[in-house]
Amino acid sequence: MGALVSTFMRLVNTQKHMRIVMLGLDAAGKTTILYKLKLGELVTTIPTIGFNVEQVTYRNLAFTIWDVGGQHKIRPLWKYYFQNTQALIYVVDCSDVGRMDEARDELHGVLDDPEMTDVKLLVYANKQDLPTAISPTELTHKLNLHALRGRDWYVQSSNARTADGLLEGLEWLEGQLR
Ligand SMILES: Nc1nc2c(ncn2[C@@H]2O[C@H](COP(=O)(O)OP(=O)(O)OP(=O)(O)O)[C@@H](O)[C@H]2O)c(=O)[nH]1
Ligand SMILES: [Mg+2]
Repeated sequence: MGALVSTFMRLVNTQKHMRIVMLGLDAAGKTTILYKLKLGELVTTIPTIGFNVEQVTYRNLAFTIWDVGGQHKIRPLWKYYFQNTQALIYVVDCSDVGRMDEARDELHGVLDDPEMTDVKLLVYANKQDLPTAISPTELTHKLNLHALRGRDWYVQSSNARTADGLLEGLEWLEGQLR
């Protein structure tokens, strides 16, 4: 019994935690991603007013993911989620080509915040199933990611409706904590 308890305690103690904030313009696919990761199901979403938060376990890592609503009028609230964040997941609807400049400016605004200096950046180049979607490489260019200095970042192509690419993104984040 004692051995069992100590094995259990060792497992508990070795589990690492990562606090993640997930941002992006409205309808990028954030809530769809959160629940696909959490439940493995495609949920019907409505625009998020406020936030959703869930814990997702991947390998030996417990990710606490804060999914914050992206509508224009509530973006000033994003900054209240920055404290103690280790990673930012930024979700982009790659078929929404008319809003790439807006997506870029909002992202750089977030990264410029002093609380976000050390956060890892994972970008989901989402909605890759749609015919007009731009590629992850094109998105990297549109978001001007090569201009980032002293920042670990990664762009992962995804389709939140099928979960394609979602775990690969978490895998990169997990590698960043090792
Ligand atoms: N085709 C396609 N549709 C997607 C994908 N990801 C999300 N969607 C759809 O896009 C719409 C918006 O998704 P949400 O997850 O609600 O978007 P959100 O980023 O949470 O939006 P806000 O809460 O307003 O910030 C929904 O109809 C989703 O089903 C994807 O990869 N491909
Ligand atoms: Mg949402």
